[in-house]
Amino acid sequence: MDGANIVVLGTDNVGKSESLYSHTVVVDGREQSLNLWDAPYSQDLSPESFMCEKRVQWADGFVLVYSICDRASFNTVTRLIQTIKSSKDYLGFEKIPIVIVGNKRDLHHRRTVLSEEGRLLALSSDCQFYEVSAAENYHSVLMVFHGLVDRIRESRMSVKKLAGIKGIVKSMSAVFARRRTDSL
Ligand SMILES: Nc1nc2c(ncn2[C@@H]2O[C@H](COP(=O)(O)OP(=O)(O)OP(=O)(O)O)[C@@H](O)[C@H]2O)c(=O)[nH]1
Repeated sequence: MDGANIVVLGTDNVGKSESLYSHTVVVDGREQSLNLWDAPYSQDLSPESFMCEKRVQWADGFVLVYSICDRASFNTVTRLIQTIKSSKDYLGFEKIPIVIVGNKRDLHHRRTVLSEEGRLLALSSDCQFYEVSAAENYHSVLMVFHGLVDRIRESRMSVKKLAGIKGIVKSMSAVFARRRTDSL
């Protein structure tokens, strides 16, 4: 895999910038350059307007960040997943590479979103989930990137497989069509 484009989304103040300004990760001994786009949050989440945005078409994967102390930011992530999944461009993909990140884990005394809620959301929407403390623990942020890179790799492989199957179907139909005309 040669690099990936990643869009980071979440409401204000959840810790997006704190967590996500690393530009390379090493996967299987190879350095992968990640292009991160941490765009300002837009209130308009209607699928039509959101999905036309350049950043969504550009993305190979998404990191959706909320703060465990901010219920509204968690609700936004839930809506973002639905919006991303309803994007036409992604129909046919087996899995959209999305990682959900519950940040500010160190502030557990102010927690309003349970870990189970994040885990359940990830399970029901087929995404990956991490709880991290971006400000305190850089290693946890690296885990997020590794998880996402794995997902992007899987997704690219399934697209290739799909293209391969389509190619086989196409050549078989051509052979059968030829036979049909031969026997006329
Ligand atoms: N305690 C704690 N604070 C954090 C953590 N991550 C980020 N913060 C703090 O939260 C505040 C917001 O962090 P940012 O990274 O600027 O948040 P953002 O999501 O980029 O915010 P916008 O730029 O408004 O979109 C800053 O004061 C950070 O220091 C964390 O894991 N724990």
